[in-house]
Amino acid sequence: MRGLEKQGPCAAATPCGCAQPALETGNLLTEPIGYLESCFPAKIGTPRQPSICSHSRACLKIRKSIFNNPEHSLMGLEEFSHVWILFVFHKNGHLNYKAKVQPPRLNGAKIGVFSTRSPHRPNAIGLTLAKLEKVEGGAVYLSGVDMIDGTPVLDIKPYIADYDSPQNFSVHNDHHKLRAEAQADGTANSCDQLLLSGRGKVQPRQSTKERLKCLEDRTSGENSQKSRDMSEIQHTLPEDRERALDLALEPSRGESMDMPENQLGPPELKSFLEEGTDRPRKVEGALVLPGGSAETQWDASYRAGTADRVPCSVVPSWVTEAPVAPLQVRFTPHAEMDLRKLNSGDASQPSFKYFHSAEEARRAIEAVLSADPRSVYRRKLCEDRLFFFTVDTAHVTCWFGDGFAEVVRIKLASESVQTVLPPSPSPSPKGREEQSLVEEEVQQRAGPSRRAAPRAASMLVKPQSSSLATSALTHWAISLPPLPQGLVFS
Ligand SMILES: C[S@@+](CC[C@H](N)C(=O)[O-])C[C@H]1O[C@@H](n2cnc3c(N)ncnc32)[C@H](O)[C@@H]1O
Repeated sequence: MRGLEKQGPCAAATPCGCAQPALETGNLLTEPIGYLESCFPAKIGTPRQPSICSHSRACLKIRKSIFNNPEHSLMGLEEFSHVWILFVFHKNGHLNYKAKVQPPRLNGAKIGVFSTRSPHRPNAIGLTLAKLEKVEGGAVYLSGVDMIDGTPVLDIKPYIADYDSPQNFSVHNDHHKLRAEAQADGTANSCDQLLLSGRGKVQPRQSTKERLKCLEDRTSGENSQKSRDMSEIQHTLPEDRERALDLALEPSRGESMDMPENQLGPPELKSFLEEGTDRPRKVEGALVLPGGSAETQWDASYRAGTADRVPCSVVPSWVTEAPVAPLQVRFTPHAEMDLRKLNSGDASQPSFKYFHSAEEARRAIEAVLSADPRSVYRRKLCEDRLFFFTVDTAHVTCWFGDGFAEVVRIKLASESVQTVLPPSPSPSPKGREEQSLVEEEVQQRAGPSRRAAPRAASMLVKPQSSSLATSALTHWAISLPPLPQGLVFS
């Protein structure tokens, strides 16, 4: 990691003159969660990417200085088949880095460092996707690693193909949308599980019901049985896998497992690093065989050519079948008008900074709201509150009902800062006016029961800085009287 003395202009200094690590400036002082015990004692011979040698093994014990009960921090991880490991290239030897590097695969030609997986980079952080063999107490056992023994590990995150693999994005989003539609038109049933499992293909230009039926037909039998499994298997096309391998840096063919005896830990670890797990492990269809084979039944069918799509990774069902359903998103006519105005092209009305069109902005707002951005707290205890967030230059006001989110206002972020900032000592006339307009509209749409005196409508939880307004998504809520549940608006 870069020396702290090289921090950016915002870094504060302690009285002793040292730069003070500050999260907000990105000067993170890291503390390894553990030090990897790996079958590779040195850099030489260590594969350049984890995919190169599936039998390379390692073990990471979470340090007690990080968590008193390390096993608690690993709870649930065993349900994933793969994990991302973030680590420090601690044996780089120097902290120098260059803008252009020569990856072995280019055989001497130079290319920008950020186009490569070179260990020599401004922050010497590595990222490896490893197979999770088992979790035992406060330790994780991995295979398919490209890290050397003693590597300081900064973090572990589960690999979720739906989030981490672009070829899954559109399928995931289509499923998400279909599920919201099905929820709305009451057709959500067991097919839903299949949709969520990522196994079906979305049929374009069909009604929701037809698509769901089609998926159900196509994935009946064996797959329906599998959908009841605890976890979901995520697929990758063989050619994608090939391409992924091809894009990696030059593979090291010297996958020597030789290492001095003293480099190894206790006998159990030694046998794991040398041979693999000593008992069968079933991770939702990925069977790790005893006696050293890290091969899964899916790997076997892939190699035997019996699978047209290769199931590569496994996640627990709560990831794909989350109890929180996607929401239907709608815009009031007023919000539609706001959106059009925002991108009117009128010189006095600045349009978007990041979005290319009002349609893109609309889709982004829909996507954000469909995934229900509220915290659990807000979802459970502040159902009756207006919800605000800012994306690009659009400051969005909405409310949530049973299975839907409705956008009631979209304002220019800079304007909305004015209109919704905490009224201290008193709101600007414009702010007051805007606030009561929104309340009024929501009240009208929610019906007479809501017309009782608005509750603390001006209580804002969080103000917003103008810089955040244009670069990040921010949200907060104001109190309003409870909204009737299950309302359907035209
Ligand atoms: C090309 S890097 C890729 C690492 C990771 N998959 C990534 O993309 O960030 C892999 C190489 O880094 C080297 N390496 C592994 N662990 C290291 C460590 N702790 N310090 C320095 N170099 C290391 C090994 O030579 C290995 O072949």
